[in-house]
Amino acid sequence: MESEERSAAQQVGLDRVGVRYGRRTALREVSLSLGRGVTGLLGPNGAGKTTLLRTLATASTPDTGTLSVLGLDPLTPTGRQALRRRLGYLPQNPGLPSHFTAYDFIDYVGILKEISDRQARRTEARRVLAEVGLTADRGRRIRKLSGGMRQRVGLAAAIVGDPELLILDEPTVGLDPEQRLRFRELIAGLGEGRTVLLSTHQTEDVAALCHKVVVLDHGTVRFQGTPAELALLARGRVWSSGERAPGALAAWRTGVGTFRNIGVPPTGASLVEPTIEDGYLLLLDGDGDGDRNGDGDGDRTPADAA
Ligand SMILES: Nc1ncnc2c1ncn2[C@@H]1O[C@H](COP(=O)(O)OP(=O)(O)OP(=O)(O)O)[C@@H](O)[C@H]1O
Repeated sequence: MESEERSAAQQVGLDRVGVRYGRRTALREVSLSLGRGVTGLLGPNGAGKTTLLRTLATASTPDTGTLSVLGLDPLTPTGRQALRRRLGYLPQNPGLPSHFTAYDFIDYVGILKEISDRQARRTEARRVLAEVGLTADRGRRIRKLSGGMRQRVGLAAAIVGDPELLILDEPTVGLDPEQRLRFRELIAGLGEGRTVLLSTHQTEDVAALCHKVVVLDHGTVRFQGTPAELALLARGRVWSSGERAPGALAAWRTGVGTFRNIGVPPTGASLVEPTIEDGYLLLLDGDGDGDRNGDGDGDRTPADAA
């Protein structure tokens, strides 16, 4: 019973949450339920991902709807304050103080997170810096670190105090493939025993580390389920051929010179197993116009979607 209560308290629930910026609707009646583990948030530019993460991180207040986060109501002052002590948030552009060393910055974050005992703060700073692999570089000024290392400083700041809920806004953006791999490993480890929500444009991130995926588009939830279920949406709809299919919802040339077409079987094409990216593209172009970016050519590529 106790563990059931604990697992219920770990959950994040949104019920018909709406956010507007003036006349622009960023989130429209968003209802979601998230449990422990890593959930990926996919969606094209402007879909509302950052707005959703900011709302959960208590950085902005919704105009409509209700939320329950770790059993707390962030729309009340007491709930919001209690929640802030239990969550970690890595914003898209964290704006790290470049003249601080990595260690001094994390120590400062420890003060903000109310770790008032100096020794405890020191232990925690060392722990989180070790967790992100920055022990050797902790004395270097942030401005002298590489982009990937700065991302790791941001992640270290987010995990100070061992938060139960971790909200990460595009944590793998700008990382080289090796660093991305390392980051994925880190995030997967952090997802064991806590709730992690991360937004990303990389369907590979979702495939590699998420147990659940949510697709947002125009402020609306278009899909929530497992990554395998997202891929299954495209089963029987992905074709490999020697030429681009004129009527395809999305089509692109692969590294081996063939074309991957989603939606319509071109002549002489063979059916292939769908990936998460195929499911995602099909979902977003399910209306069949195949030309969401409005350029008139109707042949979307994965890069268009991202
Ligand atoms: N401060 C703001 N003022 C006005 N409009 C905003 C503001 N922030 C976001 N928007 C608008 O709200 C919508 C959702 O934006 P949001 O940043 O949440 O999307 P996103 O999915 O995170 O996009 P991206 O992938 O480009 O980061 C967009 O139409 C955006 O232009």
